[in-house]
Amino acid sequence: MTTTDPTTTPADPELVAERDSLAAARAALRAMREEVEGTELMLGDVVNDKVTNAALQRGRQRRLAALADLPGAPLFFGRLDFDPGTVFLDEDAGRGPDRVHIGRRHVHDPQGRPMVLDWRAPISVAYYRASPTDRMRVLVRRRYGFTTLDHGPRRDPEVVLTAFEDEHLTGAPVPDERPGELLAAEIERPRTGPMRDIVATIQPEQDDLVRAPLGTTLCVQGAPGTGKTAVGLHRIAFLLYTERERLSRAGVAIIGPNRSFLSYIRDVLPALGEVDVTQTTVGDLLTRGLPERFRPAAGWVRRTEEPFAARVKGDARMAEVIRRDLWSHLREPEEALMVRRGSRRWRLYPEDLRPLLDELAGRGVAYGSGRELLSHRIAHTVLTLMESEGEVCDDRTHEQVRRDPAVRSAVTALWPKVEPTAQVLGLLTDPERLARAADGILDEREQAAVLLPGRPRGPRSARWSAEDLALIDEAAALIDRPAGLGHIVVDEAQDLSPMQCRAIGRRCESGSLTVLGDIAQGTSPSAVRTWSTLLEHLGKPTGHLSVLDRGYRVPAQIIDFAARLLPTIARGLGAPVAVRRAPGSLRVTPAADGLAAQVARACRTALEGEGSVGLIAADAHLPALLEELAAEGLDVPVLDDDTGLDAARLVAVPAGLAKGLEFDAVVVAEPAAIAEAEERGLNRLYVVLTRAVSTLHVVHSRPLPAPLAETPVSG
Ligand SMILES: Nc1ncnc2c1ncn2[C@@H]1O[C@H](COP(=O)(O)OP(=O)(O)OP(=O)(O)O)[C@@H](O)[C@H]1O
Repeated sequence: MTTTDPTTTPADPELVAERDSLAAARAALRAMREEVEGTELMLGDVVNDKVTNAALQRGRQRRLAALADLPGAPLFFGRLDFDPGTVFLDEDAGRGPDRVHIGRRHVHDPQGRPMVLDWRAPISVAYYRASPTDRMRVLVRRRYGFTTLDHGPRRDPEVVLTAFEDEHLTGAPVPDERPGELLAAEIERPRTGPMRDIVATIQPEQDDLVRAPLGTTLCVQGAPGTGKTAVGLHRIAFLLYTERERLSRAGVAIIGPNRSFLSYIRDVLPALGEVDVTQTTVGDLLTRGLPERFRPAAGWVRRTEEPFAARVKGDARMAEVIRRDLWSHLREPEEALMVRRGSRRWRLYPEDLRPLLDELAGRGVAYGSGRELLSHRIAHTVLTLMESEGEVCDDRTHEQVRRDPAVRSAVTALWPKVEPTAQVLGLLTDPERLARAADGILDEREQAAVLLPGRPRGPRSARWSAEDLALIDEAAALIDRPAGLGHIVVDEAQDLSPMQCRAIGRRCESGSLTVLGDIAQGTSPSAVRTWSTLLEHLGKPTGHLSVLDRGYRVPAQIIDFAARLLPTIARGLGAPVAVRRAPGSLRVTPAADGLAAQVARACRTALEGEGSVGLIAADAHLPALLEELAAEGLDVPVLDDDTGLDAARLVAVPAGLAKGLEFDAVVVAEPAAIAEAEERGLNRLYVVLTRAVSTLHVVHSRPLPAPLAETPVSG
């Protein structure tokens, strides 16, 4: 590898040439941007073409955003030298290799000749996948290293090209499992703030998944730190590149476990030039369409279910309970309906109305559209009567009859309007109604478990749980089918209940999904336990299952320790193969002089190193621990569901929010308390123990949970 000081002119002429190429590419990008800025938009009439004009202007804004030169992200990160004639068809014979730089976006010179190729373009695949055994016409792959110079608060940081590493693919293959120096440096680069993209170092097994075609639903089982989240985000950027038209119309979303996680990943897609992607939690996705007037002041989710209730509410059988209850709102016709037209009266008797209702209910229409359809059917039947008696009818007559107050009130009586939140509230607060809907589906104990606590007067005062929201969504979808999306990436999917899967799946009926997770990290009692079942509930039983097993985050010493839990929590699942070992990365310390004092020492030691530090403890245990730490002179800000990781280097994380996050150094306080805090506490502990990039320090005043205590630790 060739490296140099970022602040001086390099002695190596190759490095000078590479810096020049980068400067030339930046100048070309500026020119491309100026060209877009300078082109006049051919806008139409201000009033008549308002929508088209707005779309044209949005298109221009998007093109400009895609051509921005982001200060922290160098325009290219790699170079490929291909066999001559692979990329460029013109040019003189006998020239050198076809040479292209690979970067975050396409850049061309004023003659239109490419200077930087977008990493998503088909030719760039070779950058990620070429190997000595299949070199894909690549002679040399070059990776660049960059150093960021911080110029203080008034100027953007400057990213300077300071290194490159060449891999010659024409020699004999050398079996080597170790990552290259630049990849290792990228993985170990200290973490500050939100997650970064990995576009420069995507590995072949990850690239396979990133570039799978849009039509394929993928399900990826991957141990901690194998890059699932990174793959999901880069896959979105790839799909938007290849299928932009289709996807920008239909929409794309990524679903994460909580808002702190979303805040952690928020910068990755914009850095890849993609800004139009919805990033949401399941809860926010499901409550987005619910009436604002029903939103409880303290937020939709105010309660955690007991494990048994969570399992029943999350079970797919609940879909049938909700369906039966909804359709039980239909009323038997008991009275005749009379429509007056001038001096004449037309009557429909219950026996005329009943078949209309039965036909609609049996046809599988959405409950909400049934009301309108019923009014049409009634009008049609009345018109048939009228015509049989010689009246002349047309579309206007049909519309008049349909809107007749008598018809409208008959429709309301026979096919009452149902609001999903109110329906589920009614069902879960009325044992007799529930017994009718759940007859033969839920036993008595299960019925008792799903009732809502207290006596809520209305949806606003109810204390809903996350599981309740999926029930409301099921009802809402039976009433009015939700709009679909083109592609959904679901991260930490191992925690989804069957009912949540249904909710996500119905938003993607004609689209596809990328499902990412790790069964061993499943903590929710209502979670589906196998990927094949989960895919069935998502409505994609033929989804393709892949496994990622190379761990990029956690050093081998730490993963070996955490993996002691695997036989207990997820028999049959292996630990990831860590790509690096880091002697001294694991410490397990009994707290001889009190937990807080020892934790304070561990945090202070961690702060002596570079990057972020996470102190993780059981949710209920954390407030008291933080008070004691404050008494020790250490004030630690807490991460909560709504804030995300702020600029503080040391942050306290409730174990319940640790999923998906990572820190350079992690201090875990009292693992036994984490393990005991919930039904699947050992799974939670496994999540917590696998958050560290460089060091993990476990501090305990009580014995370690049995699987961890088996043999002494050698870090
Ligand atoms: N190819 C890569 N190059 C550089 N860094 C990588 C690569 N793959 C993964 N990483 C890094 O490894 C870390 C773990 O990645 P990520 O969070 O995507 O893993 P995960 O499988 O989702 O983990 P978990 O299941 O624990 O949430 C991240 O910091 C990510 O940037």
